[in-house]
Amino acid sequence: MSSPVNHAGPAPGGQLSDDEIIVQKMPLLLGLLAGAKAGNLGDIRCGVVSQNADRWQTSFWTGDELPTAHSLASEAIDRGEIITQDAFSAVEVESLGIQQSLTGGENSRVSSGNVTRERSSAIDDSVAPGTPNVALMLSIGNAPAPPALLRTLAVTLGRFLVLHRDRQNDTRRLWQTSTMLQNAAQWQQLDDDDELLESVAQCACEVLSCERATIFLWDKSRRRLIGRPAIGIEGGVLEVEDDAGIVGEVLQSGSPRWWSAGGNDGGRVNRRIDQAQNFNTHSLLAVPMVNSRDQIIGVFEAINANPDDHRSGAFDAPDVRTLSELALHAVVAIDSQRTRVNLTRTRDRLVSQAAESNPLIGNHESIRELRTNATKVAPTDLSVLVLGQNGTGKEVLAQHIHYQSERRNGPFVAVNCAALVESLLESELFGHEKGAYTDASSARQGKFELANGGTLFLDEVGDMSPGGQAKLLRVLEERVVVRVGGSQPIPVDTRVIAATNQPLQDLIAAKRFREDLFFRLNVVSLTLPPLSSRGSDVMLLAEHFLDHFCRQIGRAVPKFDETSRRAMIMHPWPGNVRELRNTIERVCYLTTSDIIHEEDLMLRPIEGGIPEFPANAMRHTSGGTIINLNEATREFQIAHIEAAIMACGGNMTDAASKLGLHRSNLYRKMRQLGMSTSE
Ligand SMILES: Nc1ncnc2c1ncn2[C@@H]1O[C@H](COP(=O)(O)OP(=O)(O)OP(=O)(O)O)[C@@H](O)[C@H]1O
Repeated sequence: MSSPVNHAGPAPGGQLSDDEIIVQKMPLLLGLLAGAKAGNLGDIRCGVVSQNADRWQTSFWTGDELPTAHSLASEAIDRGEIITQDAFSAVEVESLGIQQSLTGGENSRVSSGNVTRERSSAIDDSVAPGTPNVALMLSIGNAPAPPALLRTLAVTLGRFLVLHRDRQNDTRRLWQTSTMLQNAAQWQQLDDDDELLESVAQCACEVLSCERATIFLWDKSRRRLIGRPAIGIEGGVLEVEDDAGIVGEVLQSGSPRWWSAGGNDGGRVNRRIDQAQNFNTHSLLAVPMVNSRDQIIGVFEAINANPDDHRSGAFDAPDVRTLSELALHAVVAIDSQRTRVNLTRTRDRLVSQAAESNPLIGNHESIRELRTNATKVAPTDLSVLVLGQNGTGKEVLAQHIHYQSERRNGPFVAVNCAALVESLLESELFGHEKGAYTDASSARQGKFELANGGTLFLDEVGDMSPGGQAKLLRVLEERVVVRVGGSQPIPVDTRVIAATNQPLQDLIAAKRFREDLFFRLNVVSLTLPPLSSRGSDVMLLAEHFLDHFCRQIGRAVPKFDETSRRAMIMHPWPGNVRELRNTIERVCYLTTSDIIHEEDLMLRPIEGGIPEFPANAMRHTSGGTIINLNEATREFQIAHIEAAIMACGGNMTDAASKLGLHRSNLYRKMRQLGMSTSE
């Protein structure tokens, strides 16, 4: 019959060993015995011997030690009865209390949860490694002690040991559980596979006090188990067949298995792995890893129980319970890490798609400069004011900034301030509480809250009411919103990019726009030039929209002929890029030919005929400030040459002749102006 399971482990708070308990309690018991006999200890000879990992040792002795004590103890334990020899009677130290502790206590507590509770029956003592055997021998007055007295003493000592071991187990269990929980909380933060599995394995080594631990995840289709961390394995991948060795047994049976050296079942251990790792496995414990759908996803293996912390020098039943619990935590961490990684990938894909779906197209110097400035301003949280006529792409630029910033994974929310009356605008931006209005039947978040962690694009900010302006200023300064009808400040982390096509300075002078709000919004200002001043960008955008709409409706992409190119280059585009987009959309739907002619564009006639040079070129300014005459002349020349080249369908000889230049002089002029001549 086996002795109680004892699990010392790296004792949290320094605990006594069984031997120390025996040495502490035996004099007390013998004193009581001597008192009961009204005699002295002189005629009492008593000893306690124990067997640990096949070695017998004397734990306690009083009087002359019996030379055959170890063999007597061995016989008493093997036969499970009192043995008498050379004036001594000997019995195994085990009691009803000890047995209850072993079966009722340990096995039923081996694991928790539906899956493993059912499997705990698989932990049978025949497989369990040996636990220390303890025997008591007693001689009184040079004669074997009476059986009843011997038994009483053995049971009492047994109870002391059980109490001590239970307390020790409880303390250790508490420490193990809190260590596992602390680790499991950190696993939720880890996104790297290897880092997670390494941390889980390290935790197993810590709570079980063993040398190594490996998580074998099951590649069902290839019928392989992939072990990680693969310490010492060349190439860093440890792969075994899914039915090989003890790990394979666990996978196939769905039950824990343990093993220690010394038996005749050494073949169960895969020595090839030991050889590859230059390692020697002397004890091993493996438990199944079962997910919430009751599917086995792998095997968790712990190797080489630390003999200083494991009384038997091998893993025991509480270790099975501990590793099974750790396996549950590990499965949850692995599952949630996989879900997180998948979600992150999906989110990144969607964000990239969103960023690519509305690109800021343009090669004109002004657009390139805007792109550079947007890249500089994107990583900061500075407020940006985007200026430009209607349809020039202010929202596109705001999105471009958002998708280049750290907030790219957060929302981009756009509000057109001109489209809403004052009362609605406030509710739209800041939200409202239930009952704030007659028809406010429930509370509602405003755009500031919805854009939390992202960017709020306030279009037509110049049209905001004075009340709205005051509230907006407060939110920008205090970073909290108060819903209409509410009093609770709600913190928001929202970047604001505002836009307007109105001259805000004039509105300030007319007291229609708050100056303090202007300064708050205008930390950085970016100006989009009218489309008519962007030279060949007109065609770049036209080709982009043509391609886009043709794809959308599934028709072959037609080509612009020279007349349509010229018309588009010369058109003043008062509605800017939006007008161009609408024009091309209409062409895609209404024409069927492979070639698009000028009349297909159905452009509105330009008052006063086709201008000699792009409209608004003289107004083209950098960042809203008037540039000097030389620079303005240079910009005009560039735009004019680009327009001529585009109008001639790229034919440089024609363009030069239209411009009154020789072809080679045109090239020279372009180089002087810093224009590309490569095409
Ligand atoms: N540089 C660009 N590249 C690609 N598309 C653009 C560009 N600029 C504008 N667009 C397109 O033109 C249309 C109008 O752009 P957007 O709404 O950004 O202009 P806006 O200046 O904000 O207009 P409004 O002042 O009227 O609100 C949109 O369909 C947008 O996709």
